Amino acid sequence: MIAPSILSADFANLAAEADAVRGSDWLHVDVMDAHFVPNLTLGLPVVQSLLGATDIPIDCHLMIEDPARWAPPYAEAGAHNVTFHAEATDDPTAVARDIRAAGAKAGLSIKPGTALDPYLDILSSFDTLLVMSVEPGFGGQSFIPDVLDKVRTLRRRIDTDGLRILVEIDGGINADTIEQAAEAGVDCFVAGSAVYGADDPAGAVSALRAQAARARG
Ligand SMILES: O=C(CO)[C@@H](O)[C@H](O)COP(=O)(O)O
Ligand SMILES: [Fe+2]
Repeated sequence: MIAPSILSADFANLAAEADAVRGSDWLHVDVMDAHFVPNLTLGLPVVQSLLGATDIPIDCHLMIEDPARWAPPYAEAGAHNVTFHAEATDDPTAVARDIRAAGAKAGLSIKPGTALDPYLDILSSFDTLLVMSVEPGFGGQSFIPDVLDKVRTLRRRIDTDGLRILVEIDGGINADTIEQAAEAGVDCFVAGSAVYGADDPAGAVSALRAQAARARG
């Protein structure tokens, strides 16, 4: 699955930018609050408008403080996935329960320096585990290959225990990096600059998907 990140799109033309990646599996929306990360992007009103402007399922990546308070409204609005950061809460399973109760899939995200181990025994509380492959906050950064060890561990645990959870990777995914991520066991690839920086964004999505599928085998 490929999820273009609109962080690299033209924010004045979001409906057209969503249309430019029709055929994508999810549309990834980076919500940043200038507290959890040193950048500010958009919030619930823009997500509500986007939901009315596209049929592509919206994948919200909340890089915000206090997800217990702010995450459920994105689910109530109709987002397909609502993913929050493990580093932003002491009770990730409670946040996930509220997101699911509000009608969305629940995702947990971990920064490159955050260990996976504390979360391995609570994976069933989530529908998606998003492994960050750059420091959250900005698009266009270089992929950090060390995080693939966490992807491999996650893949093994999911397959061994028969869990129904998708592994998503976010940051620096492009034609040079997607194959190693696919081989490690990623299911869903977020790509911002590699898609919206291309002359043909929808073509870039198809090419990345085909490349990942070949590498996954
Ligand atoms: O969450 C983030 C950044 O914090 C990402 O979703 C980026 O938007 C991905 O952009 P590229 O690294 O693909 O350019
Ligand atoms: Fe993201």
